[in-house]
Amino acid sequence: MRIANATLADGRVVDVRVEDGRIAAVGDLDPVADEETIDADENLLLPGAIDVHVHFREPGFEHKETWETGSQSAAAGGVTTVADQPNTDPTTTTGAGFDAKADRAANSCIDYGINGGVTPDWDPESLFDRPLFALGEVFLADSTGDMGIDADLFSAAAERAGEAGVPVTVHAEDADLFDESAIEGDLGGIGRDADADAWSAYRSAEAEAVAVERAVRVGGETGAQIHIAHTSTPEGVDAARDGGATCEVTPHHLFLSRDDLADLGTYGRMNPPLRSEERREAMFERLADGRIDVVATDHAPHTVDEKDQSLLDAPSGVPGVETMVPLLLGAAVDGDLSLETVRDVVATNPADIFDLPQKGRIEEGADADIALYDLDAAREIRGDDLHSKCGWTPFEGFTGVFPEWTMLRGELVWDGESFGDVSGENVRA
Ligand SMILES: NC(=O)N[C@@H](CC(=O)O)C(=O)O
Ligand SMILES: [Zn+2]
Ligand SMILES: [Zn+2]
Repeated sequence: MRIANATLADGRVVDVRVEDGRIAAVGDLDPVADEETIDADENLLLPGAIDVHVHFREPGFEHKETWETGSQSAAAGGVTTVADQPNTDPTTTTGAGFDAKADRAANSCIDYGINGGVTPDWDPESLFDRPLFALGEVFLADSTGDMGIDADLFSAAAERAGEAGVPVTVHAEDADLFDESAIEGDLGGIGRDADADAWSAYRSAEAEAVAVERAVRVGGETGAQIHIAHTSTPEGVDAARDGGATCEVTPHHLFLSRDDLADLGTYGRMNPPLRSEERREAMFERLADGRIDVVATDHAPHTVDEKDQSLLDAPSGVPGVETMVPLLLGAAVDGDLSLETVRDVVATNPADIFDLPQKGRIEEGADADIALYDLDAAREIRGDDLHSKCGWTPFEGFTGVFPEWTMLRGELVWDGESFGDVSGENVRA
């Protein structure tokens, strides 16, 4: 197959030949006999995005998401590889837990990695025997699933991962610095009427910076490769960089702030929480100038019924895997980001950090994981149009550029209207 007249993120207009699931050539390519040609019409061709932080909820919470619905949502958003987090039921903290998830992940229509988690009753022996994508997210404070661990266990786990050469991804918040007084008293009504700003005051910005500092210190002591998950503050990003760690930022911390919580209520409750508009702008600045390595979604679907509770009863987390690339491209169209930055933070950098040399690039020899975007076709994001089982988005009404189609290893997994019969594979297996 030849994809003709595709514009790459760097502005070059090229032809791309796909053979046996791989990119066979990039350049000015003459058609060969009987070759199928797709005319890209000078639209933007990006490497399939690698979302290193999703919660596809299966096994255990299939009412929120499954590997089938989560992976379809990803494909419809230009994502062709995901890494799934361990707070499922059973947790992915033992070899058996890993195997139970691997069984379900076989239903994924895109490629995937499976992370191993850490709890006091984990079984590192059997867990490290499995092909882990990373150890993580290691919860330094409780979040959905209550998997927070203490400092000693974190150090021991990092040591173990360092020996195994497995990267460690860290949920960096320090519960000792949470402000309990912020969630006492009147917290408003249910769902959108809840006072979710109290959640942001409770899980303070300082709690993140201190936890990031501890995580990078432990990385230095143990030799483990540390990657900070969902960094929500400029202080957290700077501390990660200064300490030699990589970091990721979510779309919600780039496009939403505490100012949005009056509308979102519990639909804007997540960990770490939304921050001030000033901090959001500082995050966007770090994204635009290359100080943020990765954008990853922390896709954490919960149902509308679950969110329609009081602030303290509603679970933390928002969906995002389908809207990540669309939102970033929307920002690029507005002139706020370069297309090369978008490509780097969603594809090339995660491939480099997590050692996926076959992914994240449009180059000869790479997997033909690619998506085509018409930058003139930005449209309104609507929860009803998305494919996650949860059926809502915190980005309702925002503008995004969705893929015309998405290909996994040379096969159309999303043609803009429907999903192909494509099977994802474990990228570490
Ligand atoms: N981010 C969240 O608020 N929730 C995540 C867990 C997590 O990533 O901390 C979830 O699994 O729901
Ligand atoms: Zn987390
Ligand atoms: Zn998470």
